[in-house]
Amino acid sequence: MAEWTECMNFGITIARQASKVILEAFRAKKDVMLKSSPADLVTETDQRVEKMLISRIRERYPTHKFIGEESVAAGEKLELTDSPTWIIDPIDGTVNFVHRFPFVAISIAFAVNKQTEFGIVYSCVEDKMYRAQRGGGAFVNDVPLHTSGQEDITKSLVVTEIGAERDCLALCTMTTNIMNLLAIPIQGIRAVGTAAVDMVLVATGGADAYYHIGMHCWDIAASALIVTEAGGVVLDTDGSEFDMMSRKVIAASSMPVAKRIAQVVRAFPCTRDDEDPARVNNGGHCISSGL
Ligand SMILES: Nc1ncnc2c1ncn2[C@@H]1O[C@H](CO)[C@@H](O)[C@H]1OP(=O)(O)O
Ligand SMILES: [Mg+2]
Ligand SMILES: [Mg+2]
Repeated sequence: MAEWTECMNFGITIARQASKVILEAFRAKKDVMLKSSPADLVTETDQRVEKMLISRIRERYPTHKFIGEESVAAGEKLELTDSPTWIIDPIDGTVNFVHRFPFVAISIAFAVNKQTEFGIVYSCVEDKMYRAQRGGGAFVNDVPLHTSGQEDITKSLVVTEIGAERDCLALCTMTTNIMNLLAIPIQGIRAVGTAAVDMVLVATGGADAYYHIGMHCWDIAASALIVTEAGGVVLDTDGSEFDMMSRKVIAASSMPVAKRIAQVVRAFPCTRDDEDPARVNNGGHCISSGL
């Protein structure tokens, strides 16, 4: 475990460097391109930041492998092997970034033998550096993180996302899930617009749970470790073991809250991240210039 500390520190350094590029572009006009749906956006900054992160890591660790959101969008194979692999989302919250809604993150996870060894989530506008190393606890700006420990769903604040899907089945499932949770009743529903930040909020105790269907491994691999290292639990939405490739996740302060959410939340069909060559899209075509 400790052998990967140097890699984690390097990841933190380059995440801070990459955030300068994001923050410079944040206020500027952006050319927005579409990926899988009218709400799945990408900008030149997403692509530039991913290239920058990967080239810096490759220079230093030439044998390491990568799963990067924008590389996969451009046609690269998404494959998690036993080799040391960096799983990268250069901008988590691209819709926020495009609209200047001030929550965007860089998410970097590092897996060896398919096990996440460390996770880094840098919420750039807030300047909050979240990190966890397997077995070493979770921190934000070097302050230890602990979940709320809440076990009662009726006292819980739950975070989710509407996501990028706009077909009837997905929309119906997502809104029914929200209604079923509100009817329990829970104390509230929130959405920040970045899966990585949503999830680390559970690690801080600011939210008691998070669930989401449709996101990808690069959105949640880092924050899943941060939640578990902060004392929380991470499951699939059906209550089974968490699988970063399944595109379904519940993160919670405690097992009773996670299991209660699993009882009411239904998933719409999503092809696994590691088994869908057809999911590879066009890498983005230009739809607008502005915002
Ligand atoms: N197809 C999809 N469905 C749901 N969420 C998705 C998604 N693709 C990406 N996300 C992620 O979910 C959150 C918004 O719903 C963001 O973190 C977004 O990541 P992104 O900004 O890196 O694309
Ligand atoms: Mg993302
Ligand atoms: Mg992204």
